[in-house]
Amino acid sequence: MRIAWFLYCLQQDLRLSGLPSGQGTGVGVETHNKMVSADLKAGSLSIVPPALPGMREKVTKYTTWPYTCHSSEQTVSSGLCVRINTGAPIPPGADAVVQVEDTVLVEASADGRSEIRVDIKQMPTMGQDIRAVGSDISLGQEVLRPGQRLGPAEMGLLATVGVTSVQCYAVPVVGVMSTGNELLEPSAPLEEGKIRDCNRTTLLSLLKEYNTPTLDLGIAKDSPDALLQKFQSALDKVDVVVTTGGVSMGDKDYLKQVLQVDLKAKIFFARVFMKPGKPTTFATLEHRGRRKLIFGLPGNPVSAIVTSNLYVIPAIRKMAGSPTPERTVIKVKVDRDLRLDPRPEYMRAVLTWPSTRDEPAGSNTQDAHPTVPVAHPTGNQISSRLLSMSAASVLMKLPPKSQSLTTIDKGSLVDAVVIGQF
Ligand SMILES: Nc1nc2c(c(=O)[nH]1)N[C@H]1C(S)=C(S)[C@@H](COP(=O)(O)OP(=O)(O)OC[C@H]3O[C@@H](n4cnc5c(N)ncnc54)[C@H](O)[C@@H]3O)O[C@H]1N2
Ligand code: MOO
Repeated sequence: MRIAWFLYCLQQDLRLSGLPSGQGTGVGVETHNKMVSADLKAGSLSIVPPALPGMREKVTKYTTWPYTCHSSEQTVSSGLCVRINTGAPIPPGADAVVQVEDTVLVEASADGRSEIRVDIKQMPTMGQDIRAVGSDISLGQEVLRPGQRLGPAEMGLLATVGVTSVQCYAVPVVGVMSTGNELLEPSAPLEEGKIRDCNRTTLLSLLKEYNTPTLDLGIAKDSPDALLQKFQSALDKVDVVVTTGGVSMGDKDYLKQVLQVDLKAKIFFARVFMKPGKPTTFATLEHRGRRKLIFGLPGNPVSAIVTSNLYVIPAIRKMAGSPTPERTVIKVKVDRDLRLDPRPEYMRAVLTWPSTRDEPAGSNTQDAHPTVPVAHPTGNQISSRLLSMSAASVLMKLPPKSQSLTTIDKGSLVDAVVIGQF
């Protein structure tokens, strides 16, 4: 499904009964009349004072001295003012709003419940604190573009213009499967030669962060039959399958065989020049007339989460209609000398921002980029060590080692893919 139409605001009246509304609790006054201006300069215009008991909701009219208060409602004219609340329609005739704290009570009724005269401390300007109809959304203005993500502000805009249903792209359903005879459920006691499956938990959590509907496909044993059976039971229910493990060179790595031979999938790539993530595999297959995407990710926990961030999440964003599915890349400054790997490396790092207090203006700093975030690698970067992903908010993109480049020097700027919150 696609957003097939532009959504335009068709109503002129987007605020209370189509009247301009006041900004700030105050009084509506007329300022274009010469007499009022003169009176204002003399500091004797009567207006509404702040916080009289029982007055908050009441709309009353006042005159400038020596006029007396009008008890009946009428158009605001020279020398009159009316108490209004923030957002209330501007009374007919009024052309400025004065905040109550900019007024002084001069005279009140004997019981103290009615204001009779107030002074305005400062001459108001024409249109002061009045928001005209259309100042938030003008007639015919586009409030939502096709492909725009429906975040909190966009949902609020739709509510503002009274739209409660829009056509959207369908978000793909993603099935997550672990593979390996050595894997135990996270709740199981450890056994010799076994480890607990953490990849499913990690990837299901990651997908949840991106509001993706998921299906937990469990653990498949290292056998072609077990793998095939898992796929067959999943393909009716999901648009994308993400597996981890069984894609490298081991004698029990059956995933590619099952994909190609049994499921007639087309494998687009099965090795990538990167660290971690070398055996990453991507394939598509037709199932009951629908195209399914298969990501066969490496089993090492860090490799699985890094490749999910770099391949799976952008693919899902693209399928969900994002016009900018790619990950955000920023510049970061490395906090130490970094030795390069023969493969391009995605190094996990935590960011900090240099405080301007550390470097007062005019200090004799050597730093050419004092405001760029500093990246601190998360310790040992072996691909089994999930702790190196914990708290990491970026993946630094380091180039492969070459004859001319073997290290990145401390203080250098490198690109970093944003994967988490700061
Ligand atoms: N001869 C070669 N061997 C390997 C190569 C290679 O190019 N030639 N590549 C290495 C690289 S790089 C990686 S990464 C791994 C990936 O191998 P697989 O994707 O086949 O993954 P497995 O062998 O099944 O598992 C690797 C490792 O991760 C553990 N694992 C697997 N699944 C989970 C899980 N769900 N939760 C926690 N841990 C898991 C598994 O026990 C292994 O220790 O291959 C290298 N070998
Ligand atoms: O590429 Mo593997 O993912 O180094 O660990």
